[in-house]
Amino acid sequence: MAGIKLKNIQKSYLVEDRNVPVLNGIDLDIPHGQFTVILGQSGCGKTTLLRLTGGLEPADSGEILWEGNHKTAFVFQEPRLMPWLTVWDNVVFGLKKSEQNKEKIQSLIGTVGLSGFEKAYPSQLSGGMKQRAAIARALAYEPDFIMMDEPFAALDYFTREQMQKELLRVQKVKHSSILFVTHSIDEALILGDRIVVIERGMVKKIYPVETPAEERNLLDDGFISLKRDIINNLNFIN
Ligand SMILES: Nc1ncnc2c1ncn2[C@@H]1O[C@H](COP(=O)(O)OP(=O)(O)OP(=O)(O)O)[C@@H](O)[C@H]1O
Repeated sequence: MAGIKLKNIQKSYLVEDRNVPVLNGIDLDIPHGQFTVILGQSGCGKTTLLRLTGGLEPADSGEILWEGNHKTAFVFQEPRLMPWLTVWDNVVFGLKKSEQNKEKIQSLIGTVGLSGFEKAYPSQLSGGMKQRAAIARALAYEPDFIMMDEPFAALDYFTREQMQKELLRVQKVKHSSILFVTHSIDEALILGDRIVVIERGMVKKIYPVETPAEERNLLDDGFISLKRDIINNLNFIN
């Protein structure tokens, strides 16, 4: 299965009768089976790019070509759980009865650290727990394309690290394609096969990261200089 191609994508919003350009001609290939990270400063158009790529909003002009069929799941910055459903029912929400393999769901809930909370309602969970339930819901759907918009931003350092590892494991096992938005350079370096730096609604630079994710050490000289290069390129506040 091939990936997604974006060709000369333009998008602007009308704000108080003013046309505000957000994406100014994005050309990007998102290959299947890779972990593509979209990195950029707040307000540079990352979420807009993700929403357009996932078909949640139309572009003003340009082309978005999906090569082959993709089963797509989204994880947003906020968990968007159904407040009237338990954790378990939220996780199986997108599945048909015949797709609800109890053992698999139980193991997924364990993976995101929510064992024992299957019957809890979202209002009984912390913000991070809700987000973990949302991630389990996306993974339960067994997507081959996962679109994630700063999904770990609300998590504490340790949970975030654990979730990053779990996501990398899932990606390796399932060969899923992941499009992941973040403004953290470290997170991009930990996760990405390719880091796409966006600035002023355009692709500024694409960094391929060759080292396998499980062998990466951000304190290695190579990663330190890569991080410095990204910072210099963007004048980042991380
Ligand atoms: N529905 C909308 N209506 C008007 N303006 C919008 C809308 N959605 C986004 N924008 C504007 O588009 C620009 C880019 O927003 P976007 O959410 O894509 O940025 P971002 O890079 O994801 O930011 P952050 O990292 O802070 O989430 C911002 O200036 C924002 O105000």
